[in-house]
Order: sequence, then structure tokens, then C-alpha cells
Amino acid sequence: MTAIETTNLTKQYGERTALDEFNLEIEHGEIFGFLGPNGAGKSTTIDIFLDFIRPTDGRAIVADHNPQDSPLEVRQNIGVLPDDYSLYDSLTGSEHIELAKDLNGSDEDTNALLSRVGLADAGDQPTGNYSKGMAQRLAFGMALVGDPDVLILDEPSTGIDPNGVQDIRELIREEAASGTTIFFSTHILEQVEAICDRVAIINEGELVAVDTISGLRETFDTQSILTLSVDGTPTDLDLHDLNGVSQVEHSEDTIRVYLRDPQLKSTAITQVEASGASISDIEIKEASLTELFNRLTTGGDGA
Ligand SMILES: Nc1ncnc2c1ncn2[C@@H]1O[C@H](COP(=O)(O)OP(=O)(O)OP(=O)(O)O)[C@@H](O)[C@H]1O
Repeated sequence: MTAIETTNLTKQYGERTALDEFNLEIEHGEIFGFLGPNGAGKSTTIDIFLDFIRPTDGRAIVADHNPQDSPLEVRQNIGVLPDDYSLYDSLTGSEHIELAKDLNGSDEDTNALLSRVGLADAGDQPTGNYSKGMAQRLAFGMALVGDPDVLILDEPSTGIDPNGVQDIRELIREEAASGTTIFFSTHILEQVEAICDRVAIINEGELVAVDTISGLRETFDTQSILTLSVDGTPTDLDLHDLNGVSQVEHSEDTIRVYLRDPQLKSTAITQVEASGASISDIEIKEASLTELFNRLTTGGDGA
């Protein structure tokens, strides 16, 4: 049984398609990165999981329930750390946990929960005195109330310093080690790179890649990017014809070729020269995961 599953999940806002027949399967205990630029459809997906909005078509199953049919069952089995969480400055950390317990109907030990997020000594302090990192750990602790099967983290490290980011990563690892499924939504590649078992890359409501980080690297990091400075781009040049060229970008004085087969560099250069262009400079770079992400999420092949 999967922890989260979407089948042809689609959401239209009028003419705009926020999610387009989106299919995803996330196993129990996975730390799953949900990565996409602004406007990709991440919040729309999470809002459907929480039954804040309803899909136009398709369905989602979260913690064994369809949020549309059984929103309460879903809520009881998931924890959410929203990107826009807010705390009451005058209430203490313990009081926040108590509040979350009341809402959840849980009778867990408040101090144990505070310890779990590294706030054992700060439970009596009003959260107005908390640092941003402490506030986020408390919000994480509130999401853990009820011992959820699935934890949804929406942009969990935005605005906190590197130590705070490290703390959150450790908390995520600990929770996943205890069997909780983590759904980690972000637009920052480095965050998922450091921690996620698998990653889905979403762009304009469509899934563009799902793989492990090492799988993505294997597929894409072997690519080379050949950048040629030229005195003008020949109109009859079509490097796409070369088997092993994944993408070509032209500007007035530059040709950039993405090569799945690094051996093709000299063939590509020869073809450019044969088309009559004069090459004044050659730059060769190996593609990084960041470039892959940028390429997958900026659309088109640029040619
Ligand atoms: N209530 C709405 N009405 C109309 N369009 C909407 C609405 N909510 C979202 N959209 C559109 O749906 C698309 C997906 O938006 P969504 O908020 O899900 O993206 P996101 O990946 O969460 O972006 P961000 O990282 O900026 O939060 C965007 O084009 C957005 O403009």
C-alpha cells in the first residue's frame, strides 16, 4: 500500500490548468521531495491532499484515504508544517503543543514532544522570544502531534539559518527512520538533494521527472554542455539530427549544445564549422543537477 498516490489528478482554475493528469506513487517511509518553481502546482497538490480544494478530475489517496471522501481520516493520519505557519508570541512552546493536542484529540506527553524537536529547555518560554529556527522546530513538533503516518512539509527551511536548516534535516531523518512518510515540497533543489530518497520535479502542472537523486544524476550528469562562440548562427545548421544531442540553444553569437554522449563534442564542432560558421571560442562544461532542474522547469528546448 502506498502512503500517497495520485491518479490523473487534474485541477483547472478557469482556463488555467494548475495540475494536468498528475500521477505519483510514494511508498511508506520515503522522504519524497516535491520540487518545482513558483506556480508549478505544488500548493495546489497539497491543498487537494488536505481537501482545502477539490480536483477537477482524477483523485488522490493520502494515508489510505481519499481526502475528498474522508477528510477527517486523512487529517487524523497526517501532520502538516505549512509554509505560512504562525505562532502566538505570548503563548509558550508547551502551550502551543497543548493547543495542537487539543485540536488533534491527542494525550501525548508534551515534554516528550518538545524534546523530540530539541526544545525541552525552551517549553516554558513565550514563543515571542524564540529564534526563527526554534519557531520552526516548534511548528514541526506541532505537526508531529498524533504521531502521523504522513508528514507534509511545505517549504520547511525558508528563512532560517544554516544551523536551523541542519536541525530540520535531522528531525526529518529521525521521523522517516521511525517509519513516517515525508512529503517535502520546495522550490529549492539543494534542500531535496541533501535529504530526499526520491524527487518529483513538477513544472506547469506536469510531472517532468521522478527518480532518486542518484538516478537523476546518472541520467543527466553525464551530459556535457558545449558552448561555441561564433560569428553568426548558420540558418541551415540542425544539430538535433545528431544522435546523442538532447538540446540546442542558439543566440546571435553563441551555440549551446547539450550532449548525452560526450564523445560527440568534436562531431558537433565539425558540423558547425562545415556549416560555414567561424568559431572563436569553445567552452565545455559538465551539466549539474541544478542545470538539469533549471532546464526541465524553464520549458522548451530553447532551440
Ligand atoms: N485560486 C486560484 N485561482 C486561479 N489560479 C490559481 C489559483 N491558485 C493557484 N492558481 C494558479 O495555479 C498554478 C499553480 O499554483 P500553485 O500555487 O499550486 O503553485 P506552487 O508550485 O505552489 O507555487 P509557489 O511555489 O509559488 O507557491 C499557478 O499558475 C497559479 O497562478
